[in-house]
Amino acid sequence: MLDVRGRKCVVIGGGKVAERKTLGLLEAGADVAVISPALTPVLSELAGRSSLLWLNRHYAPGDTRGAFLVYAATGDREVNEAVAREADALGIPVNVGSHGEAGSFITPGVFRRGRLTVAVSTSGSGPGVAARITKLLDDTIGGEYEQYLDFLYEMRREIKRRETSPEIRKALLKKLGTLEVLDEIRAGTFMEWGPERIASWIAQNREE
Ligand SMILES: C[C@@]1(CC(=O)O)c2cc3[nH]c(cc4nc(cc5[nH]c(cc(n2)[C@H]1CCC(=O)O)[C@@](C)(CC(=O)O)[C@@H]5CCC(=O)O)C(CC(=O)O)=C4CCC(=O)O)c(CCC(=O)O)c3CC(=O)O
Ligand SMILES: NC(=O)C1=CN([C@@H]2O[C@H](COP(=O)(O)OP(=O)(O)OC[C@H]3O[C@@H](n4cnc5c(N)ncnc54)[C@H](O)[C@@H]3O)[C@@H](O)[C@H]2O)C=CC1
Repeated sequence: MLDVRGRKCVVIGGGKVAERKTLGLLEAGADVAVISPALTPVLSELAGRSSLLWLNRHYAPGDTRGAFLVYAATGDREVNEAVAREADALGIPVNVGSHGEAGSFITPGVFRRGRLTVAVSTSGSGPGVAARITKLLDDTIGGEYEQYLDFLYEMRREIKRRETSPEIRKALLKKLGTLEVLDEIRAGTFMEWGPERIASWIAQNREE
């Protein structure tokens, strides 16, 4: 769960795998440089719109310098290994698409619902299974969680803003987790809490 907004991430290779990793990075707000003598049509279009920086050439030693994350996604194992060795030596986390174990991190399947993120990994044993489980979550976890987490976000923010005592804060946050809001959302009876209701809930529960 890294915040990559505005961080320089380097993808070596411009095929299908590089495309998938790049789209994930761009969605997360990273500054992406793709180094490859060829690009997929999707990557090519993004380069044309300056959504990413394209270096139209093969990988050269030194390309990973200054990166926050590196993705070795060429179809050539040896090149990917050289990229991984360089990134490792520079202390930069590196993902290797051709044989995951050669890198220092792997990309999980990701399921998102509003503020909820679930990452699914099979530790490299079955990427297709990771994708299937992600899809399963998509079918079973409904929009009620998005609304519920928006509610929790607001409440936590208010509790932290209004309450300075660590003990009371902790008790309130714990109590927050026991509210049956999710059930109310599911039943369609939940009404958004306005500032007054929030303030009175905090006042009432801080005394208990
Ligand atoms: C180790 C890892 C390293 C990494 O890339 O980070 C890795 C490695 C390899 N993948 C291979 C094959 C496929 N990978 C996919 C799909 C995904 N692969 C992803 C992750 C990972 N793949 C990491 C482990 C994650 C984990 O399990 O924890 C996902 C989840 C996330 C993402 O890529 O963003 C994304 C699904 C996204 C989604 O749809 O939700 C498909 C299906 C497809 O393309 O549609 C196929 C073909 C079918 C098949 O083989 O199952 C091969 C064999 C290459 C060969 O020999 O031909 C290797 C090489 C090796 O085995 O190491
Ligand atoms: N991790 C994953 O999820 C998956 C991994 N793979 C594996 O990942 C690798 C890449 O797969 P694809 O993207 O489908 O391959 P691809 O053949 O479509 O793309 C390879 C890309 O690397 C570029 N390239 C080749 N040599 C280069 C160099 N020296 N420097 C920079 N770029 C270079 C090529 O121009 C091309 O754009 C393969 O080894 C494949 O077996 C395959 C499917 C899924």
